[in-house]
Amino acid sequence: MFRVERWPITVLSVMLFLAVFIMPAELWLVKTLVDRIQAWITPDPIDSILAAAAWLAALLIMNNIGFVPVPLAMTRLNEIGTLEEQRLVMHKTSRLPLTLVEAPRIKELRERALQVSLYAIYDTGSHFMQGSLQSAVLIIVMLAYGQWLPVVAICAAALLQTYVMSKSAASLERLNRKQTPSSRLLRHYAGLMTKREAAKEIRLFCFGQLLAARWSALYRSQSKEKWDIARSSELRKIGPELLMVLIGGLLVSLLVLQPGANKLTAGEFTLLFMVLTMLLSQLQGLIHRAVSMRTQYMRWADFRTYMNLEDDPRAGRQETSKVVKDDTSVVMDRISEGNADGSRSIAAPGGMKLEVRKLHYRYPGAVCDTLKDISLSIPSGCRAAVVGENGSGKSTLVKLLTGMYMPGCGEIIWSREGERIPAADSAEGHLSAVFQDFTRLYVTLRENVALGNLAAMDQDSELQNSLRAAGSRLSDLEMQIGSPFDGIEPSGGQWQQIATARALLRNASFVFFDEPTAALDPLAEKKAFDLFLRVTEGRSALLVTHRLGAAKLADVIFVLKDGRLVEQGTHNELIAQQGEYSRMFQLQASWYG
Ligand SMILES: Nc1ncnc2c1ncn2[C@@H]1O[C@H](COP(=O)(O)OP(=O)(O)OP(=O)(O)O)[C@@H](O)[C@H]1O
Repeated sequence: MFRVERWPITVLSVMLFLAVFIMPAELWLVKTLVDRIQAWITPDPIDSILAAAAWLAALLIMNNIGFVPVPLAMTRLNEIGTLEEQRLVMHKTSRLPLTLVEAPRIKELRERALQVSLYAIYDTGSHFMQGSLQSAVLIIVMLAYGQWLPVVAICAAALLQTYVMSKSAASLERLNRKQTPSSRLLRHYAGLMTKREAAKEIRLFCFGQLLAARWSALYRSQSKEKWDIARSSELRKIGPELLMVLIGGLLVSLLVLQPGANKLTAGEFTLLFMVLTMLLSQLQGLIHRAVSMRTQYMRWADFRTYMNLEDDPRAGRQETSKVVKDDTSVVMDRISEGNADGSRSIAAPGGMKLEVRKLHYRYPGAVCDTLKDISLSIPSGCRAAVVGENGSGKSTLVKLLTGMYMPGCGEIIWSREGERIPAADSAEGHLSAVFQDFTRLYVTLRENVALGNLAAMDQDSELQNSLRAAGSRLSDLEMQIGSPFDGIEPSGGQWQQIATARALLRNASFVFFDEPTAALDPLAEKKAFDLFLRVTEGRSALLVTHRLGAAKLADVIFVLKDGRLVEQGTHNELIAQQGEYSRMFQLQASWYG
């Protein structure tokens, strides 16, 4: 927080520190004032009494006026802290390997990391230090007047109360941790009932009530668990709290009866009385802060664990990708003239060769491999297709090849003109993809497309060429996309064309198309496959598709079944084999009559 903005922490720290000295000064002035009033005999001059009263008044005024910037600094620090902790968590999440981002355990850790309040940590910690210093001053004053017995009694009771209360706070926080998965589920139900994605089905199938009932049942069971822990914690606290109150009350009332009390001046007695009552209230504040620090520490530990997760090795290379982006914009200058249908081709940067050797992959927590012993080769400039039944592992293979997942074992080798490209360079810049579950961004059309290559953000003609090349008729780059933000709402197919334009803008050597036509009508689908042929000219590509009529266009087809590569070859070769591909093809062909 100090790095982001210095003045709020500086102001608050200085003020808190000053307050430590103001308190003993006030006590000393009160004592002096009482002593002078007691010693005053008319017609002595009253000046010394007025002077002490004036000093006391000045101190009180300073205390109130001087601390005006404190609430301002606190508000600002709260804002900075919230912003900073959320920025850190978002930034960290964007750098994590995809397998970690998808893992439920990590999602829970992230939820807890987001519960950290940097402001609360600073506020509790600094007030704890201030309270400790002030209590130390009060204790010193009491010891100076020989009041060691009350000091020992109060401190012992305070320690006991702190111990019991911090144990209760820790068990509440542990419950909070334990309930993180069910809290996520609660939010999931609430999200389903309030977001538009599920609204159609909820209304059509009338399962809103069922979701509401599930939500209520889960909520009730969570709050019962919380109530049980809170009740037993509160019961445990009663004893130490009562003890503290009794000791405090007893000491205050016995102050006058203590040995030597009659030798105290009125000022000294007032001073001791004030010190004792102030110490009692200071210690209460200190105990609550110590307990809160224990809770904060547990949350902070989760935050640190999340921030210390190992980054995706690709994340560190994102800064260096600027170079690649600059290269790309040079290549984009080579956009060729329009095609007969008005769309445009983009000059290819030359293909890359891909070789996969004995690749295995297992999802975290899964009992068996999703991909088993995959070996294949896609030569430079080759258009390949992967086909297979649902769940056969096609998308998983694409995620491994694009470097989103790390293989369990096996090798993925990229090369260009016989020269091996180090894995570190392969994904950034050289690869592009249109994913099945592409991102629907509610920003302008310009930003939506330019995310494929940020260097082209202001290059209108490049952005528009990419859109046209992707078969999109949208051209107003400033148009806001997304009805939730008062923009136009593209249809599923139009969204897919925007995602394709984004992928084309990168002008990569190897392009993945993971079911790029799933949302397109037959005419648009035909155009999309023409586009696939056109934009992949001179570069390598891998098309994942269920449409075998489209796979037919590929130079080589890979057939996956239950995570294994069971067949490979050209369309004609695979038909001749009369195997899995042939069976699927005949089935689709018979469907279309
Ligand atoms: N994040 C995940 N965690 C665990 N298992 C997963 C995950 N994603 C996919 N799987 C499993 O891996 C297997 C392959 O899934 P994948 O999405 O790769 O299949 P696919 O061939 O692309 O299917 P489809 O044609 O339906 O898109 C499936 O059994 C699926 O349940």
